[in-house]
Amino acid sequence: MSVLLEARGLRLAFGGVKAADGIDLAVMRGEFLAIIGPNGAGKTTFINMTTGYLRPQGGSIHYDGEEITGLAPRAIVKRGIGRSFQLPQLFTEHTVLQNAALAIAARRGVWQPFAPLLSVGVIDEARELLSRFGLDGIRESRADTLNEGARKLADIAMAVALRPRLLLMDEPTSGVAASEKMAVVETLARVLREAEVTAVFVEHDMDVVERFSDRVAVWSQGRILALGPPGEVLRDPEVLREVIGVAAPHA
Ligand SMILES: Nc1ncnc2c1ncn2[C@@H]1O[C@H](COP(=O)(O)OP(=O)(O)OP(=O)(O)O)[C@@H](O)[C@H]1O
Repeated sequence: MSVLLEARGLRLAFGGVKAADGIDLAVMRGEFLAIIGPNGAGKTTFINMTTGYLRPQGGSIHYDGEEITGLAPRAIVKRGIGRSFQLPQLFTEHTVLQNAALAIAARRGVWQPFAPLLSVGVIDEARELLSRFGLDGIRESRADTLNEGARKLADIAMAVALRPRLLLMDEPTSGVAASEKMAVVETLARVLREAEVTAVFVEHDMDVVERFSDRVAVWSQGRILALGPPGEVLRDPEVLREVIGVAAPHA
């Protein structure tokens, strides 16, 4: 597997708070990498720097062999890096199908507000996209009527509509009912694997991390405390104590 994204020595402080204090991380093509860590550890800051929402004060980011440090979000999206936010960014008064169509139209460079909704090609693609996410049944529902699991999937479908090769997701399961969580992540993982999208996701649910990540990066105070397969990292006594907040089992 080759490296798709590489961060080297990333630094960013807000006043006295070191949100990134020398982040070195290589994301391999095709992997699902989970980021875990306590509140305020700098997980979202890493996503923001990688997607152009924040400019690092030091270090560099390379994507597919080219430097992207400090590029604007739009230039980064164009290169194939997508993101989803902790709170879904849907147009709430539009239907799920219209939301998907707007994202597809944006990728195709159509910006007139209603043109995308009239184009048969865009609508067909939007239907096909939603079907991949198992959302056919709620295509005509307004985005503000969806439950959280469907809202998260619809939101990620919009990010996938832009055809990223790397997708960074900030807490894709936050707010999703415990009973729905695994089904949501299963759908998500299937769609991303089929589309050969590499994924980096911030996650607080350790069952999700264990089941869906190839590797886990543990963030703590702007640094990476541990990195490796979930089977090792989630049993590391320091990670258990510092990050997950439970005592290590006695040997
Ligand atoms: N734009 C900003 N201005 C000032 N401080 C910020 C800004 N963004 C983040 N911070 C601070 O940087 C630190 C890291 O924040 P960040 O949101 O990256 O953490 P996080 O690990 O994603 O936390 P959470 O799990 O709560 O989302 C925090 O102390 C936060 O208050």
